Amino acid sequence: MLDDPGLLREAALVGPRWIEANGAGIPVTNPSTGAILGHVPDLGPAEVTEAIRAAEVAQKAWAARTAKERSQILRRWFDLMMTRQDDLARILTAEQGKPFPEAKGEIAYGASFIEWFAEEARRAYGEIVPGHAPDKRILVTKQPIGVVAAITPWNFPNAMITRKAGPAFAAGCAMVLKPASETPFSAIALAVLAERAGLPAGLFSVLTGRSTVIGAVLTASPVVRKLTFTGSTEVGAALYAQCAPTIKKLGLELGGNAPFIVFDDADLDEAVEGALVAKFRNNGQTCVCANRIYVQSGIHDAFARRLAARVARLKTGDGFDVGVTFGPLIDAKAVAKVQEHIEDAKAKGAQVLTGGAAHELGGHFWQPTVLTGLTADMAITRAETFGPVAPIYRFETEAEVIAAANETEFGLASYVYSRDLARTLRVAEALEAGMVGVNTGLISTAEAPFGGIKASGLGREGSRHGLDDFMELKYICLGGIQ
Ligand SMILES: NC(=O)c1ccc[n+]([C@@H]2O[C@H](COP(=O)([O-])OP(=O)(O)OC[C@H]3O[C@@H](n4cnc5c(N)ncnc54)[C@H](O)[C@@H]3O)[C@@H](O)[C@H]2O)c1
Ligand SMILES: O=C[C@H](O)CS(=O)(=O)O
Repeated sequence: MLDDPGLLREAALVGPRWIEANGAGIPVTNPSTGAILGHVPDLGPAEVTEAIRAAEVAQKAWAARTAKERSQILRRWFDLMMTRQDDLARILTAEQGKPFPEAKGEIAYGASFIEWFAEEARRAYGEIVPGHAPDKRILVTKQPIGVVAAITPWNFPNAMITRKAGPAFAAGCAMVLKPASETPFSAIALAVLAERAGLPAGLFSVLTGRSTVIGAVLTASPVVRKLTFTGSTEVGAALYAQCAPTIKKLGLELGGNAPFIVFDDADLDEAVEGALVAKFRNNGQTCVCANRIYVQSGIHDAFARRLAARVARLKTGDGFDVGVTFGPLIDAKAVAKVQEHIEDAKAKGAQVLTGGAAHELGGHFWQPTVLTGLTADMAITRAETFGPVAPIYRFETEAEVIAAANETEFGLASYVYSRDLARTLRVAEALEAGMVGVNTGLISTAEAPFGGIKASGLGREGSRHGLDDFMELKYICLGGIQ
């Protein structure tokens, strides 16, 4: 099924060496069919330690190369990813389920981080600061943090890795990666291409196995100077604590509960299309999904009808089937959470405009759902659904909706639709979130700083700021200059 079969390896990369699964280890299944795609090794603490040691050695030589040399290798990696975009997307759809066109989009998005940081690699500028004494000069330089551990989620099995690997390698760091057990083959394919691009042996390891076993060694190692984690807030908090004894630098991209606010003066068609992408991209399995849709009274009924009608026309099915918009959810646990949120909302008075039940395809498929009559006491209001359910809340005033939108522990993404410039700026400034989409439901791009506040995490990925998160400032004071 692949043009380049060498990209699908049932193996893990431990420093410079590949360890084959040989038909044993952890099975990887297709969430659409339940079929076993292959196996990856179940590595233990010894292999994790071996990978960290290899990274420590390789990182020093990598940091000693010029920024231009690092940039050129990253650019070759980008070119190889785009040349093999279809194969990488086929692997991604098979193990994560998203429709093939959407998977191709993720590959281009993921590759854009490698492209962007291939360019940023050559712009880690330092400073010379006016001295505090006649005989002193102040230099401020930037140096790579060193060995970085990365732990990534299943929902974007390519882009969540490259959004970390791009800046890490551009800065001169090494990376020991543990991808999600559900989607390891996308990570392994990235490592195959990285080798072909000329990334030095040992600089990039991809470890597969039990997350707690691998995570325990990565977080405890004093050689690992940064942990960059993308996943749930619950796990992120646990890893934060595990890193405390070795005072690691942390990058945490965690959970969300994004409000999507539509005022009466919004363009109705644009707001419906924006809600469609902000809510239903990746079948609702993104951290920046619109988890609560607040619509002002004057436009509420028209908006709800149009969104429900739009959603009802879209196709659910296997990601490889033509015309499919919604693939499967990742697993049975995800289906159960979606069902629990819908049943709780209905029990507390919500109405189903479309969907609301398991899809006739069975398995991990769910009918895309639109609900109205939502209230603050419902489970769906407080927790991230991570599925194809659009809950619509009615509101009257700007002050009321800002208070409701901010009534959450999370602060990742948020969205506001209005044609009143003053209002959009007032609301954007008042929302407690790291990112605000104004009259758009799609905000993620390599050029912009991605990240959240409160329980949604620490740090930023992408943009020129993303490189600094993998570097340390060093202050050099030159004295005795008479
Ligand atoms: N902020 C972002 O950029 C972003 C992006 C994608 C997903 N997410 C969040 O991730 C969650 C969904 O992804 P998920 O289900 O993979 O999250 P998860 O937290 O269950 O798992 C994330 C990663 O952590 C690993 N892991 C789990 N427990 C661990 C432990 N005790 N020690 C070490 N590693 C451990 C998993 O194997 C996986 O690789 C959602 O909450 C979503 O909002 C956030
Ligand atoms: O799930 C969260 C990812 O960050 C998705 S994206 O970056 O918005 O595509």
